[in-house]
Amino acid sequence: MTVVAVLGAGKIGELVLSGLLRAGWPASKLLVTTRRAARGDELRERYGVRVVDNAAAVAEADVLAIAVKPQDAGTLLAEIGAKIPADKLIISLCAGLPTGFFAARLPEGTPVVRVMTNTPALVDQAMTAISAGPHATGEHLAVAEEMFKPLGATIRVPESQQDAVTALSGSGPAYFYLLVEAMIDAGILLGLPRQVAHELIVQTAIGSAVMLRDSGEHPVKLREAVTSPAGTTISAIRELENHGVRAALLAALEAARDRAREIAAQST
Ligand SMILES: NC(=O)C1=CN([C@@H]2O[C@H](COP(=O)(O)OP(=O)(O)OC[C@H]3O[C@@H](n4cnc5c(N)ncnc54)[C@H](OP(=O)(O)O)[C@@H]3O)[C@@H](O)[C@H]2O)C=CC1
Ligand SMILES: O=C(O)[C@@H]1CCC=N1
Repeated sequence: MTVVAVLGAGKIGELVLSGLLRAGWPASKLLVTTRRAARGDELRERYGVRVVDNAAAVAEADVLAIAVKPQDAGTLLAEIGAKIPADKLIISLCAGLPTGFFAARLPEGTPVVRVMTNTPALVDQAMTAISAGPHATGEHLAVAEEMFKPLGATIRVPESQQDAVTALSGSGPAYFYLLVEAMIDAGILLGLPRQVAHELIVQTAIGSAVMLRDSGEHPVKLREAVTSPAGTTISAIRELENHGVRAALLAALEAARDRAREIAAQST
């Protein structure tokens, strides 16, 4: 069975690791690397996986999942890039970094797949977008899918779309959490106890998300069904539109996409 090493097991590395274990990937086929020994101890105790150094991971694993911050990828690749045999599969989880960044630091012919997942992987509800980079075949994409399918939904996209994907689904959970946080605060403004406001909004978010997924209806239809003539909802929507919520979202996601591009530009 494929041996996977997660290089740089921070938040995303840990959620990949824990997801693979939940999906039945044997701990004996998983390796992790960390920068700090204490972090390694934590992961070893929590998951029973082997914590090794980056060189040992390169030697032992078939798949190297790179989960360091984009800004740390250059240092990691300077350490191990040239030593990676070209039959290993590199899966980059790094926002912004194009696969060409890795290819330039790896032996010629090494396959690279770029993946953008998100934190709902922790509850097996991730959205993971997978792209073939240099030398990546259908088989390599299938390996990435095998790893990420148990963590939620997967989609294949051309790499040229990955910065936009990062802006939408990679960062997306943060926008929803911000919205929920603000709506709970609105409940406080309206005099509700925080716990009550929290319960109302979280369940409303879950119900709305399940309807979006399962009803097959366009979000406009679902919103119209809530919006009664001369009712409460349209009064709120007028305020949202007055405050430019739609334009703010367009600008915000464009800024996230631009930041991904900037990360790439700063890394070359
Ligand atoms: N957070 C998110 O929601 C998402 C993040 N991503 C991407 O995932 C990647 C990881 O992000 P995230 O998990 O949030 O970041 P974290 O900082 O939590 O994780 C990165 C980990 O890599 C470790 N590390 C750094 N350099 C090395 C090295 N040379 N050898 C071994 N370990 C190393 C860091 O160690 P130390 O603890 O010492 O800093 C840290 O624990 C990023 O590239 C990000 O763009 C993608 C999608 C979503
Ligand atoms: O904020 C970030 O850069 C990372 C990438 C997508 C989500 N978090």
